[in-house]
Amino acid sequence: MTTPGTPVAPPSVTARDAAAARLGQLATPPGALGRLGDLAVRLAAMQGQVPPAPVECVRAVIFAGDHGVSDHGVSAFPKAITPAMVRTFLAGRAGVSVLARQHDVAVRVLDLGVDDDLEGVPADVTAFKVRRGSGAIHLEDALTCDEALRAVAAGEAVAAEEIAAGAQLLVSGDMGIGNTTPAAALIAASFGLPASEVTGRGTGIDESGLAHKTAVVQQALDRAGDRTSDALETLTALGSADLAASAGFLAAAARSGVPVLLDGVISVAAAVMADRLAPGASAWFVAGHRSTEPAQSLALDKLGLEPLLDLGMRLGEGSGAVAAVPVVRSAALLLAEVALLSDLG
Ligand SMILES: Cc1cc2ncn([C@H]3O[C@H](COP(=O)(O)O)[C@@H](O)[C@H]3O)c2cc1C
Ligand SMILES: O=C(O)c1cccnc1
Repeated sequence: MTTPGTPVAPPSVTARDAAAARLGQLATPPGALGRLGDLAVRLAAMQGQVPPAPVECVRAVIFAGDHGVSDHGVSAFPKAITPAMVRTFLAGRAGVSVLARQHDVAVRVLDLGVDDDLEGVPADVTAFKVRRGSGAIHLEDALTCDEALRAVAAGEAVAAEEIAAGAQLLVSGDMGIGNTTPAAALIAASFGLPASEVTGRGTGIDESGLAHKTAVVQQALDRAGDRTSDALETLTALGSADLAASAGFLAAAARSGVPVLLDGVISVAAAVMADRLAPGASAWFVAGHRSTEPAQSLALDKLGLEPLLDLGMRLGEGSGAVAAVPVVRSAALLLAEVALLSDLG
């Protein structure tokens, strides 16, 4: 594993400036492409080339895992849904599968910590498994230190594989009943926020469920105490195998100079942890959409990222990010293909 804390090289300033200059010369009124123009400039900076190349190869990885807190009344659904959904991704029938087919995005699902042996699924799906279910974070650590390191390293290895397969843009997705609880806790711990500001309804818990979930998140934060000043300790105490792997995946993508499209609260919690493991990583992240989870919006603000879409989605799986893929592709093509004012004669 790369030493935590090693800073990430930023996208190219030269390409960014040249892309901004080209945007200003397009045969459009100044600023008429709005945030598509800003996105195109960021893409060019990340690719280090002007005009930017078309974003053809997009690859999503869904990190699946269970969470001990799911036995403690924090979700509207039972944890048996997690392995069932892993099989649904493999069958190409989940929400993200439909969007990914539509937008030509490759989807890979990996079991990092599902509390099930997933008998009969292809061996490569479970190849990176760290454990069956992560600890209930309000009562115990999610992981041992060794498991946290192994999970982060797994995510880094997966990013390297996806990049070797030609990914020009990566997406991190999630599957795991209860995972909005550790995601909220990681965001709260990273920004010093109370549970009351970060806790959301996840799959759709009612008012009393929300009050209980908020108390669970606060208990987890209190239990972790000042260990949260260290990124790996934070993942060990409050994360999970799947969240730690996602963080490693995102940090490695940034270190390799490959942009990532973020999804909802779980993907964004992993992005926050990636930026702590690899300071500056967030310069390589684009926010795909705004989820209804309060922690996601809070964290995007702190990372300085404005979501491309705001459709009221709260599915996870990488679905909001995959829905935003056409917007990213459009931005790159516009900056590459629109005539210049000087061509108009
Ligand atoms: C059928 C089904 C499919 C899903 N796909 C993603 N999630 C999402 O909801 C869960 C998180 O919400 P909470 O923390 O409230 O449990 C995760 O599994 C997440 O991936 C799903 C949830 C369900 C029920
Ligand atoms: O923000 C998300 O991605 C999300 C919200 C609720 C449940 N699962 C995921």
